[in-house]
Amino acid sequence: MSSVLEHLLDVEEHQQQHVDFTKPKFQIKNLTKDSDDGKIHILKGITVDVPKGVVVGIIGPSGSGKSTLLRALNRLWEPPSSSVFLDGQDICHLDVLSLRRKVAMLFQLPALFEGTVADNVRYGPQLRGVKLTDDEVGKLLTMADLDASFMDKSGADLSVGQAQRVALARTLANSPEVLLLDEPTSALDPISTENIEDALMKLNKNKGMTLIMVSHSIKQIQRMADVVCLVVDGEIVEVLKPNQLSQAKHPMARRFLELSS
Ligand SMILES: Nc1ncnc2c1ncn2[C@@H]1O[C@H](COP(=O)(O)OP(=O)(O)OP(=O)(O)O)[C@@H](O)[C@H]1O
Repeated sequence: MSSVLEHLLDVEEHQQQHVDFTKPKFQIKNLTKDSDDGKIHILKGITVDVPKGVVVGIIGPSGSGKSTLLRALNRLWEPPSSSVFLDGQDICHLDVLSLRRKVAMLFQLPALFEGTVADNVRYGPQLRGVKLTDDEVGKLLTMADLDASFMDKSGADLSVGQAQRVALARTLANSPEVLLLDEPTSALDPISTENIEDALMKLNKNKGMTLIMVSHSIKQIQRMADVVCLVVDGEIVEVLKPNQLSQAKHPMARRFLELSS
């Protein structure tokens, strides 16, 4: 099934928010994956265009292929060639490290490196021979909704919510254009969840960052997403506006939504 997102978006509203309808940020064409033993069809021909600057929510039952789909977009899983295009270029032909700087991933649990918060934030640029100043580190922490005074704290002394915001600041230090979010708040309390959601929405609204987010929280998807892809058994079975989820037609999607809300 080919999934078109544009018709669900309010063009006027989104043009003011950096959404570019003229060319997709990502084009996914017939993305297919079998398990290593060939017994399970994990992804069955996922086809969708993602405009620049939108927030796409991905929801669906456990094991339906959501994480696999996300991981294909920055080659944490290597997709077949000619199935994922970033700004019109086949991602299989891009340098993998520069791809991952442009298309960064935030995971469920933050894994900080040993050292201070500043060490963590400086890590990516340092690999490219760039040393961030304290001022720059502070600005990145602020963008991740964390006070700049956290800079000198040891990563080991932080709460999970604070560590997740440091992980976000570390990711932002590479100036990504797209953030892939794999249940980024599922390990966090409601206040930390709100902090991360606020930071992500500011990045989307103010900087036009494209967000593609897997979440098991329907409420979170409704707070954040412009458009929602329902994934069932390796396929996008429906795309809906967040306020239309109750109108899903696919029986498994309906059952999932009923049990989740
Ligand atoms: N390398 C692999 N080899 C075999 N099976 C795999 C592999 N990777 C994933 N799978 C299987 O593919 C299916 C989809 O996995 P995936 O993690 O993408 O699902 P998900 O929708 O993200 O699930 P959850 O919501 O539980 O995180 C699962 O049945 C998983 O066990």
